Amino acid sequence: MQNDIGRVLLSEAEIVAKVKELGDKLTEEYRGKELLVVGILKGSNVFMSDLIRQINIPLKIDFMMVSSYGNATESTGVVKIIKDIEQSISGKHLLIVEDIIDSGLTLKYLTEMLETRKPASIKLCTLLDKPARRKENVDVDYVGFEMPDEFLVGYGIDYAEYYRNLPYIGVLKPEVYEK
Ligand SMILES: O=P(O)(O)OC[C@H]1O[C@H](OP(=O)(O)OP(=O)(O)O)[C@H](O)[C@@H]1O
Ligand code: HPA
Repeated sequence: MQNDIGRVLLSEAEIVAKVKELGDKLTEEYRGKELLVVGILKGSNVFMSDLIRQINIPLKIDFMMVSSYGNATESTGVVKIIKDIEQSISGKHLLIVEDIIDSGLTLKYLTEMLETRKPASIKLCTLLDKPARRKENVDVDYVGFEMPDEFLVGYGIDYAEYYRNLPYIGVLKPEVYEK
């Protein structure tokens, strides 16, 4: 697995420091509010579990599972909801946690859908953002790192479902896609 990585873009230490910084900001933002942190599976799983342990106030968590990439490196543009939130979000402050925002199609679709359920607020937090790839405009409130237009893997982010367990973010060697 490590041999498939062409370059490391973010080291494990850089990610740990950024997650702590984001957690500190979120602690202040949501102090005294009823916070529901919603992870978008599967990619956000690793980031979300580290992030919530850096948010030092009472909170609840839930998950949604959506898919728009399948095994491809380009979004299919069709967002499928595979698992929904299991509780009412009415009156709650929602923090949606993503591993990566690319075209913006996933979050645009999700936020519009969740707004109809009347939460008190919806904010977005992503570890990685690729603004150069945006097709839909989405307001992202908390961004860990802005990244170049390259296909990234690691720290929850996959290629064909592999590489999610790498502790850093990297790009694959070109020959991996040709396999
Ligand atoms: O901004 P977009 O172009 O919509 O891309 C972002 C989405 O793509 C990835 O999910 P994916 O559909 O690959 O599923 P996964 O989380 O299970 O890997 C990622 O976790 C985001 O949810
Ligand atoms: O760069 C990426 N890598 C993996 N999955 C993704 N989904 C959106 N962008 C990416």
